[in-house]
Amino acid sequence: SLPQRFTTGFPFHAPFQEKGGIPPKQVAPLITFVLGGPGSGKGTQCAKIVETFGFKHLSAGDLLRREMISDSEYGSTILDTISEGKIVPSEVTVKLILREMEGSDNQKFLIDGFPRSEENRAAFEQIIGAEPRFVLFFDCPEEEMVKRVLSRNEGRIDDNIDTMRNRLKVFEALNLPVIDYYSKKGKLYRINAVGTVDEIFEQVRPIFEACEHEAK
Ligand SMILES: Nc1ncnc2c1ncn2[C@@H]1O[C@H](COP(=O)(O)OP(=O)(O)OP(=O)(O)O)[C@@H](O)[C@H]1O
Ligand SMILES: Nc1ccn([C@@H]2O[C@H](COP(=O)(O)O)[C@@H](O)[C@H]2O)c(=O)n1
Ligand SMILES: [Mg+2]
Repeated sequence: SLPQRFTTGFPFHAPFQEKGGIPPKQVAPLITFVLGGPGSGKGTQCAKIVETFGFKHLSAGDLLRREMISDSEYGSTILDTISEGKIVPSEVTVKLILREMEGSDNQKFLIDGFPRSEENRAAFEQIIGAEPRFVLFFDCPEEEMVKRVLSRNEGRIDDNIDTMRNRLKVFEALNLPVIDYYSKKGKLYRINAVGTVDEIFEQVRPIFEACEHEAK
């Protein structure tokens, strides 16, 4: 079962409340999920969104990789799962996301590469008790994703043709239904992920500008 600190749900009190003083107002966080196939450019665009709109970027894959190389009880499960291009149990991933959210002063979160499955989505809603304001979907043809992943040079264990084939199958079988779910809820923004990084960001920018405008 989850440790006590992960069962609090949202909205939670920020960590500084533990230090005493006036309790802060409980503010519902602004959550954006960033979806798309492997190599569609999620991380690249998230960096630009952070720079321009000041969100906290939480890449589920990065959190899992960090956990994998730490002295974690989940290390070998994560290593095996990522090597096969499969999905790590949701409880593990949501716990890592929640830890980061609880430890952040920022209330605007870009959650990249999550939810990857209906199970991920349900676990997030159940454990964190929040829903995304909107969801970005970077729509990219398979051959372009393969080309980008195989020329990425970051030493990732899953950036090889065999694992990439599995990741694409998993994306189609488990992630597309989640994308479809948010589309039906009217929360999905589909972005054409082919073009230069700047061209793609010009599709993303107005979505966040409108969101900032709404908040005023
Ligand atoms: N518009 C683009 N055109 C060409 N290459 C791109 C573009 N955007 C990103 N890339 C490159 O493609 C590779 C994959 O991009 P990125 O890491 O952002 O994808 P991702 O969706 O986060 O992938 P993953 O799901 O595997 O983490 C990187 O090497 C990146 O520099
Ligand atoms: N919600 C998630 C996200 C990722 N994984 C695993 O990590 C791999 C790499 O993820 P990237 O987003 O960095 O491409 C992915 O293939 C999965 O094995 C996960 O299990 N659950
Ligand atoms: Mg990424």
